[in-house]
Amino acid sequence: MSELNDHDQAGFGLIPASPPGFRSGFVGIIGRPNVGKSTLMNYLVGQKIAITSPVAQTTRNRLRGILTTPTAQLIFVDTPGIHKPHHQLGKVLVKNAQVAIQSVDVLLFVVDGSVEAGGGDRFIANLLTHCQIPIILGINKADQQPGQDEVEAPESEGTGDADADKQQSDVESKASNTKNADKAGLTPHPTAIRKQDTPLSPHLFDRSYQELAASQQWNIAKFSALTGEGLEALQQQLIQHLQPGPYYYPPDLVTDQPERFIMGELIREQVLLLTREEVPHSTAIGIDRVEEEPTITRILATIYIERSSQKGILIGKGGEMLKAIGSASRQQIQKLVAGKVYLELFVKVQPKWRQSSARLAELGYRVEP
Ligand SMILES: Nc1nc2c(ncn2[C@@H]2O[C@H](COP(=O)(O)OP(=O)(O)OP(=O)(O)O)[C@@H](O)[C@H]2O)c(=O)[nH]1
Repeated sequence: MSELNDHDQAGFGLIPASPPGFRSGFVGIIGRPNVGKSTLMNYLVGQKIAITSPVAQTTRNRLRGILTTPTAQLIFVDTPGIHKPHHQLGKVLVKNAQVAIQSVDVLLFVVDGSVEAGGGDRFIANLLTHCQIPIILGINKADQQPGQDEVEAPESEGTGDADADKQQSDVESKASNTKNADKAGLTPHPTAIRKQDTPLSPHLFDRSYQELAASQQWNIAKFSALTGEGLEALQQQLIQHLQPGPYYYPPDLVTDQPERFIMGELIREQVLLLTREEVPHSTAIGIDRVEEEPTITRILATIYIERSSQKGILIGKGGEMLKAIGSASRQQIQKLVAGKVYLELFVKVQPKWRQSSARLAELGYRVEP
């Protein structure tokens, strides 16, 4: 699949030749908002590159996460959750997701296994009806299915030694999962604690997804992007759908995104997590300056909002909210740059930025051709 552009190929000289039998390709991750697409990609690549939050439509840009194993390279293309567009930004999100569908080797359609299949899932299933590429229906949040505790074998059974074995296995699994991040000298994502990759029990809700998959003859995978259960099997399933191919990216790279973009996203994540509901969707972050000094990275960034009434919420009483956003963002960015960070945040009102395609592009939201 020809997914590389001139920019990607600029680093081609650094990419080693792939060993015999090596497989590679692009995996599109698609699904309703909030089903856990970004959490899944972060876990698979072993590094927090996509922001996640309980607020739907957190992901705005197409984002690539790269997982390189000894036998394969998978390039995950995270897409914004598909929903009915309400304004210009919504249209950009849906359009980008549709483009992603057309340019990957295999599609992973992620659904939320803690609830039954709904209208949103069927809307996406319909979009995929005439899709020519292989599709896997990924049932996520297996850890959160109601009654899961009763279905699974109790973990406390067995001897102390068995528990010790499990802990050892957890440690080993975690180590293998974070290998990519370690190679890149980056701190692994905090949720990168993998449980034993035991087969997951079927659940009542799974039937609604089985019906959805059967009608389109899709394969199913069940997992938890939060605990890592089932992800080893998912990885293998995805690799089986890839063709023999080269390294598209250097083996130690975990994302194609520039560091500045991820810095902005880490700040936006804290705005989503810490402010009231009316602010998040009208927020964009501009990274104005990054100065790397020997012992510290100094960053100046601006939070753009649409209405002046939102400014008060973002700044908070006596500047407390902005301080909290700054402090939490700084801690996240420190993990990204693996060093000390000084972060200065400004808030600016930029009316109707979501309606303007030009302004969206300026703020880094790519409108795919
Ligand atoms: N219990 C549980 N929660 C999960 C799991 N995966 C994701 N979540 C939670 O679900 C919420 C949404 O996760 P995201 O990864 O942001 O979802 P998304 O599909 O990327 O969302 P959009 O960007 O809106 O499309 C977050 O609060 C996650 O912590 C899982 O396997 N189990």
